[in-house]
Amino acid sequence: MGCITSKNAVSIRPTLDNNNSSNQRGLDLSKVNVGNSGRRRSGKEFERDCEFDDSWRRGPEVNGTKDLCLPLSNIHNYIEAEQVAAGWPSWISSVAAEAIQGLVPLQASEYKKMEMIGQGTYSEVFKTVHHDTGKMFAMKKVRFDSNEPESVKFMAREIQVLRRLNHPNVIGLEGVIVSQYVKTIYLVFEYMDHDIAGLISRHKFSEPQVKCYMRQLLSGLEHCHSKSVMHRDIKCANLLVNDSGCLKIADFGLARYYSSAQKQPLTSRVVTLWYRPPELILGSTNYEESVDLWSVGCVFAELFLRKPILDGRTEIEQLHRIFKLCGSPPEDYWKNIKMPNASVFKSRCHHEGNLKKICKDLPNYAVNLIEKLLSVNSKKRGTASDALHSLYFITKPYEANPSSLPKYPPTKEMDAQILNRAAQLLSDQRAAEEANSQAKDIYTKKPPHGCINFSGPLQIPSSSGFEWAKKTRESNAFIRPSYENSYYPLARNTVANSEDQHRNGSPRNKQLFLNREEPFGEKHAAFIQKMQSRRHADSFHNFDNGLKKKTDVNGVTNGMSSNSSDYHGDEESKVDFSGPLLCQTHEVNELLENHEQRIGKAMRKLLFKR
Ligand SMILES: Nc1ncnc2c1ncn2[C@@H]1O[C@H](COP(=O)(O)OP(=O)(O)OP(=O)(O)O)[C@@H](O)[C@H]1O
Repeated sequence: MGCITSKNAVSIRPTLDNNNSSNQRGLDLSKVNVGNSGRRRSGKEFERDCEFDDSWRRGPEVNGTKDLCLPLSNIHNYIEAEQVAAGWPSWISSVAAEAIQGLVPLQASEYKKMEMIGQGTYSEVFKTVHHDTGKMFAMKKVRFDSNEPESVKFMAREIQVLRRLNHPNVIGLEGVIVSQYVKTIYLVFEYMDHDIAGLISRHKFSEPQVKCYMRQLLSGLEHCHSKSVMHRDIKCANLLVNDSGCLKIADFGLARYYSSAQKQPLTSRVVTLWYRPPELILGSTNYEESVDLWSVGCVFAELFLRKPILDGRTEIEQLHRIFKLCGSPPEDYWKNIKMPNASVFKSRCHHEGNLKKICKDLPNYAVNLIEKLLSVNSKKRGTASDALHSLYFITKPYEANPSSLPKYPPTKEMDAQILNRAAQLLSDQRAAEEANSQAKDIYTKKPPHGCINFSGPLQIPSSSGFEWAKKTRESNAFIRPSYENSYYPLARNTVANSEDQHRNGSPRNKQLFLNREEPFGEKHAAFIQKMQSRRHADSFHNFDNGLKKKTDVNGVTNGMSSNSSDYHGDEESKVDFSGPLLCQTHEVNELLENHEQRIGKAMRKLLFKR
C-alpha cells in the first residue's frame, strides 16, 4: 500500500462517468474525488486503482490519454484540499489520505454514545444510538499516534480493507467520525449483540448451531480471501453474532492485502497466540491466507469443547502443544522450511498427535475437518471454499437456520472477562484470608526470622531432594502470594473456564503455595518433578525461559523476569516459578496490612472498570 507521499510523481487520469454517488455501504461520495477534468470517481473505483494498479502514481499513462504529471507536493496538496472540502480535518488527510479517499465523514453530533461494550489492544468500543433513526451502532475508538507510522498504517489499513469487503458475514463499516482537533478516530459499525467468546463462556452450542456458525464463518472468510484480504486475527472474540443468529467477522485491524503474484515479506507477529499457526511461530514471512484457516480450525474445536484447544502461554509452549495435538512434522518439514526460528524451536521428541483422542466425542466429519484445518503443513489446509464443500456440511445433523438459533441476553468477551476477574478476585480474596490466618497461626506459634514473599521465579536446587521444603517449614518462613504479578496472559481472560485458569498456572499454583499443609507435601513434590521432567522430555531448550514470559492480548510475548539475574548458578539445578523470590523481615502485621490494601486496590480497579 504505502503512503501517498512516498512517490515522486503521479498521474491523474481523467474519469468518464458521473454516476457513482454512493458506494455499496451507502456512503456519500458525491462531494469528493473530483478529478482535474471535473469527473467524479467512486471510492471503490479509486481504491481499486490504488491497490493493484499503482500506475496512477507512477507517471504519464500509456493508453493515449494525455495525463497531467504533477510534482508530489502539488498532488498531495490537491488531495488534502479535496478531502478538507469534504469535511475531513487536515490532520487525518495528511496521515491517511488513501484510506478516507472518496468518503464523507459522519458527524459525531448525530450519535449518542452509550456504555463501553468492548476493549481491545488498540481500541475501545462503545454502543451508540443514532438520534434520528434510533438505530444502534458500535463505535470503535481507535487509538493511534500519528507520529508513529506503524499505528497509522494499521488504522488506515483497517478502513481500506473494510471498505473493500461487502458480505453478510463480514462486519459492515457504516462510516468514520473524526475529531477536528484531537487526533481521535471512530469507526462506526453495525451493532452486534454478542461475540462468540462471550457466548461460549455461558452456553453450550448444539451440533446444528456449530455447523451454522461454521458455515457463516467460512463464507465470510471465503469472501475476504476472494478479495485478497487475509484477516490475520481470527478468534472467537472477533466473531460477532446478532440476535438474528447472523455471524460476522470483525476486527480487521491486522488484516492486509496479499497477492500471490507480487509476494512481499510479511510480519509474522500477527494472530493471537492461541490461534496462531506454527509457520508464524516459526517466523515465516511469506505465508498465505492459509494462516486464517488454521485459526478457523482452532475456533471450530473451541465451539465444541468450550475452551481453547491450544492455549500455550508462550510461543515455545504453543508450538509444543501444537505438535502434541497435531503430531510432530516429518524431518522433511524442517529441511524444507526456511524459517528463522526453526532450529530454535525444533523438538527432539516425536509426537504422534492426540487430536482424535481429545475430540473423541465430536462428530467424525467435524474431527476430519478440524484435522485438515489444523495441518501443520499449511499447504494441506485447503481453502475456505474447500472446507465449505467438505462432507461435514452435507451430513446430518444439518446446520440450523440462523433465525432459529436461541436468543441470548447480550454477552461479550468483555462480560466474560469481568466475570472471570470477579471470580478470580473472590478466589484470591479467599486464598488471601486463608493465607493470613495461616500466617497468624504460624506467627503465634513461633515468630519467624524472616518470611518469604512468594511471587516469582523461585530457584530451588533440585539436588536437595526437596530438603529445602522441609527446611522452610521448620524455619517457619511463610509464603505469601503476590497479586500484582499475576501470570495470566490477558487473552486468557477470554474464556470463563476455571479449568483453564487452573491450567494457566496462577490460581492453582498460588493455592498450592498458599495452603500451609499442601505445598510441601506430595502434591508439591509432584508438581516440581513434573516441571523438571517436562523440561527434559520436551527438549525445548527455551521452555523454562518461555515460561517466564508474559503473553499479551495479541499473543506477543514480552520478556518478563527473564534477565540473567534471575538465574543463579547451574541452570539444570533450578526449578523456576513465576515472580521474584524476596526475603523480607517485615512485621507480619505490616505485611498483612499491605496485603489487604492490594486486595482493596484490585477491587476498586474492577469496580471502576465496570
Ligand atoms: N460491531 C460491533 N458490535 C458490537 N460489539 C462490537 C463490535 N465491534 C467490536 N465489538 C466488541 O468490541 C470488542 C473489541 O473490538 P475489536 O476486536 O474490533 O477491537 P481490537 O482493539 O482490534 O481488539 P483486539 O485487540 O482484541 O484484537 C470485540 O471483542 C466485541 O466484543
